[in-house]
Amino acid sequence: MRENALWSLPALRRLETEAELQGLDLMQRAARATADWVRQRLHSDARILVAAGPGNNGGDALYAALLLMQAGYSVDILLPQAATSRQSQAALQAIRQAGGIPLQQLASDYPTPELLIDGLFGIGLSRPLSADWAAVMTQLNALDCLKLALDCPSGLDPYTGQAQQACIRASHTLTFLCHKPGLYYAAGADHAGQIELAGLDCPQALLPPAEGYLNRQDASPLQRRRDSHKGSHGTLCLIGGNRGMLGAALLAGRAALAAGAGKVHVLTLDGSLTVDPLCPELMLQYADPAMPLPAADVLALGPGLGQDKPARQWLKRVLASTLPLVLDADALNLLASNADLQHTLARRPASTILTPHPAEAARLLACSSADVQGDRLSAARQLAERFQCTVLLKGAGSLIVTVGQPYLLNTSGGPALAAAGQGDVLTGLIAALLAQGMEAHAASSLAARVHGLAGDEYQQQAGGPIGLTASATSQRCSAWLNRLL
Ligand SMILES: NC(=O)C1=CN([C@@H]2O[C@H](COP(=O)(O)OP(=O)(O)OC[C@H]3O[C@@H](n4cnc5c(N)ncnc54)[C@H](OP(=O)(O)O)[C@@H]3O)[C@@H](O)[C@H]2O)[C@@H](O)CC1
Ligand SMILES: [K+]
Repeated sequence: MRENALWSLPALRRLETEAELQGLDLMQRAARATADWVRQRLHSDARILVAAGPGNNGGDALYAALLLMQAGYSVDILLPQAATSRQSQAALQAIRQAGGIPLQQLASDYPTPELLIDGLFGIGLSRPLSADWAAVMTQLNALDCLKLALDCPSGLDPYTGQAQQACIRASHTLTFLCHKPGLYYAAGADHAGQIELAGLDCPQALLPPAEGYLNRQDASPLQRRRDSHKGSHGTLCLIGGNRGMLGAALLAGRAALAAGAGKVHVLTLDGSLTVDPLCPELMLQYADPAMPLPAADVLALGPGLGQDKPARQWLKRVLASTLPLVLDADALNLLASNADLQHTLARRPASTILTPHPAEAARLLACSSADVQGDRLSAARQLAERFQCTVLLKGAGSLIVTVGQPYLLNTSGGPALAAAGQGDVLTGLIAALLAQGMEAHAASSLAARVHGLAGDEYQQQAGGPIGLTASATSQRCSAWLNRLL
């Protein structure tokens, strides 16, 4: 658990102060971890450029530079601005004593090194960068080499994932003490590269409580007794598939079967199909708003739902039910424009899961998608609070938030899943896991994880993210569920 913990920034700062009071030199440890990282990858005559900023992120980089010089590497140090923190000034002095002469700027024909170590700014970046700093970062980004960011890529807010206009685009990030969520989402997803944690052997007693974790939910709650039958694995009723969007409901239904739901009813507002020839196990029916609901353990509403009158009637009906419920797509859009139904949702006695993408979250919060992406965690928390439910905020670094539980940050998945119908698959997966008895937070987390793993696996096998269809994703999800049992 420790290695997956996510601490808030104030908690991290308190730890820093406490460690200093106790005489733990975390900067030296960060420098050693950096030097070890380099030694494991680069031969000792490699040329390395270490870019150090004025604060303690720069101090980490300077001490690492010293260790690498001592290990025989050819090290250039770029220090665009004088060191201001006490520890980085001490590091600079040690470098000078060892014969190192920092450069204030790089010549325009500076030869490309094998590695850039980015120690310009870490968690202390507190305001917009000047044009001079932006020019430095642009020059560093243009170097065609490995780029290791210390703690976080400089120019990135490691908590919100917002990048300043100039931001280091790292191939790798070695982050210290704990993971930071902004490395995984928004601009962080494209700037942090491969992320590794250096925990710095901080004593257990100093560690703050986690406010969240990287999502590592396994499938053990789905283990089956040999003496079981389809009725043991839950019945799901999925409603959607309006005219022109029938496929969305089918995709969700097929995914639910692939994720192990015992029986799946698919009620479509289109009604023109009575069987899915490619998946005859699904029980299809016209979603007449006047019909009684089939007996079910879980409801899901949204894939291909549309926003017409019958769609609204169904939203009202499912909100009034006492069954666990997943709401996606147009169910969320309808909810966004109806204060009464929002009120009903907040008072539901059973658990509800909302699975918005940033634009749907923005409609529910009456703000812009950019606002949601500007602080994803805060947006997901607001939704969970307001509607007293579980929220799965989709997008790179999906977040799973339930009031009163540590949030989970999903680290699997990537652009292979940015394709039509993948949201419908995710809805089907979550609903199937609920139907098999998992609680809302765990079901959402497991579904997000296996969906992401399916996307990663495809990308690796195909050599790139293009071409994974939603239809082809469900079987990969089954395989991952079985592996994680
Ligand atoms: N947490 C821990 O326990 C550990 C932390 N460690 C390391 O310390 C790092 C945090 O160090 P930090 O607090 O000194 O912040 P950092 O990122 O170096 O930046 C601050 C400097 O930048 C300046 N500055 C800010 N914005 C600016 C701007 N836009 N443009 C220009 N200047 C700007 C700011 O100036 P000021 O605001 O004071 O004027 C100050 O000089 C952390 O990321 C990790 O690497 C490790 O040693 C292990 C233990
Ligand atoms: K950095």
